[in-house]
Amino acid sequence: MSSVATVLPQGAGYGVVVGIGLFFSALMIGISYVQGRYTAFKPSNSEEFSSASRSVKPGLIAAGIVSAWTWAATLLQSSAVAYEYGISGPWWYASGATVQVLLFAMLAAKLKMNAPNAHTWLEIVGVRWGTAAHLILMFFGLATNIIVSSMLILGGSATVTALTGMNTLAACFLIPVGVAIYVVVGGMRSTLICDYTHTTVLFAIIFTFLFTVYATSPKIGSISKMHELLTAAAITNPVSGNAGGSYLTMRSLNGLIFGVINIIGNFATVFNDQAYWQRAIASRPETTVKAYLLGGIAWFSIPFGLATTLGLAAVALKGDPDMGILSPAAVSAGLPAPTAAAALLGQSGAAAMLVLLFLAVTSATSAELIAVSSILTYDVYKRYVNPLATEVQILNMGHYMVAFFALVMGFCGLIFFYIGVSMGWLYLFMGTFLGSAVVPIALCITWSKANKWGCVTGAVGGLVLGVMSWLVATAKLNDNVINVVTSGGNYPMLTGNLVAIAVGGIIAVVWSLLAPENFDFDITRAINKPVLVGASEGLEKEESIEEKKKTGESEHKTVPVDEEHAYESAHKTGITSAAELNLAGLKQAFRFAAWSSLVLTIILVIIIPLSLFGSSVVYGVSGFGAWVVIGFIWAFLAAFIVVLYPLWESRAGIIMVGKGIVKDMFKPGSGKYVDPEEDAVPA
Ligand SMILES: NC(N)=O
Repeated sequence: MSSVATVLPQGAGYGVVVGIGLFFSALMIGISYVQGRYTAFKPSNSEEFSSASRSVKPGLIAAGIVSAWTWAATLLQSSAVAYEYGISGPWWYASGATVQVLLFAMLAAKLKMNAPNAHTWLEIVGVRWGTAAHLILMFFGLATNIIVSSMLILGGSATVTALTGMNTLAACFLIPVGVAIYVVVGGMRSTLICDYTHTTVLFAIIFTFLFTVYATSPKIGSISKMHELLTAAAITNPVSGNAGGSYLTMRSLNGLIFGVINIIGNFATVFNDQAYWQRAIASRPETTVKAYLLGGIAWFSIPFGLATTLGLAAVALKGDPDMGILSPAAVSAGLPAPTAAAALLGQSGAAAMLVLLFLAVTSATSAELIAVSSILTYDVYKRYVNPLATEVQILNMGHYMVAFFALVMGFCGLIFFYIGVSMGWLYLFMGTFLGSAVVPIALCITWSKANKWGCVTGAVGGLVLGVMSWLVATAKLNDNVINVVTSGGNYPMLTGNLVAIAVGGIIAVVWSLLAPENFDFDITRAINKPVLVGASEGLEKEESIEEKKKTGESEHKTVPVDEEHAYESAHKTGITSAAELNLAGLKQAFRFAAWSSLVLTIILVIIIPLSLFGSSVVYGVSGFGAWVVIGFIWAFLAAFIVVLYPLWESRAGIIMVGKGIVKDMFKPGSGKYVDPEEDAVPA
């Protein structure tokens, strides 16, 4: 696939894949033990396993979002588009995949308003629209998980193989299996804590590359040297469609086309993916919006900073004796970044890249595993196989499904590898296959007038027409030759992506306007809602909801009425009580999410890139310097948000656990968490 020489021994590949997997499994066991012993949250509770008792603070949720959204592609494909299109590639990659996370803040607020106790977004679809819509949209949800997971495995295994010579087949299976072990042990909360540690190390390595390339490397080492090398590279290899053939301009036609494909594809992989809904579900209701806005802003810096560093370095170092030659297939597999890292820092650069990539892949894999496990547990097993499943059965099923999907991930990665489909190809294709469901899903959860058949027809029709238009465009542009190479071109992919999302959206919206439903979201608010024993008003409301809702999907848990202890009850049952749910506050949060995410979206994908595209400027040293400095500042801001802020917000919990451990050290058993209510009841 590539002529990149393996810089590290095979043992390093196995060491990282197996060693780090085992290290995090051990860490997870430790965290779960500490959590169970010193806090109110017990990992043996099914709500805690899948939704962290809906109690996680915004900094940790933001770190979890960054971690789930940092794929192999975030590091590799962003650098590949920098390598191909110059500075516009990192901008389009970063902005074109940030805006969805920002906009998702609105959906997260609506989820908390309309179905605060759902486990999955599909539960809402099932309760609102019944079995047919549930199964059809589940197809899109699971297809998203499979495509994202395959990209993770393909990107991870391609890099491990390129850098160490490790067997690709072994990498395809060892990566997800190692992660599955620690997800099963820890569940959602420990996964978020692990995400936090991953993200911290990830930023440390990204800063190492930033400073190496722009400050210390003897090969580049400064902004002006990078500028000089990129200018020289454009003379020998001008970029087709770029102003002056330069790498130093936002006027890049192919960069712009990639930008549009990127925006559409990433809408699909955020809105259709349970992993992002799951973080909203795990979040405290009052801080969900904040978490998504912070997560999106922080995430931007990862692809932007790394691709502006390693992707451009791969161009600048072309012809350097340490720089491997990159074939088109190697670029599609995402290898410019690892190749540049090895050229800049030799074995330590390759090792740092390997660890960076492995951490990104494992944390995103953990998000996918727990997401699919939740869908298979709640939307397949509980809904269709065993509606009366006990707590233990649900928890066990959650564990089995994590292991099952780890194997599915390995097989999918392997199948795509053998048929020659790379991570880069899948990245461009994801919007064509998944984009049609974006608007229907968003409408189902947010809009009472959304029409069931309009949304279902939009999703299916958009898929069919998206795939057909993509194939027709491929045939027309390539003398009727349709294969992996021709179908992966920018124009066919752009056609398929645009048709899929537009057809899905237009059918769903127009049909809903012509035949609006008048759905009462009290019905979805009743999903998994606690029955307030002794509260007659609450019971009456509950009964009226039951009358409205004829399908019987909702289940009810009984908790005592005591609004003062609502939060503690939530900790024990993992459900959000009415006392905790401040609808007025959530409406205000939704309004804030709407205007702030829309303003940021317009700035990031319209005002900045299109005005720079229109100006056709090729940057001089100072302009390029400003661009790079913005990347540095953004990366520092991001590290503050996802590394320091979670520690600060959790200081009380960390002190509580610390005190428990110290007490245990002096008097074994005395530091254990004691439930205040149990404590009050005489034995
Ligand atoms: N998560 C992405 N699109 O890198």
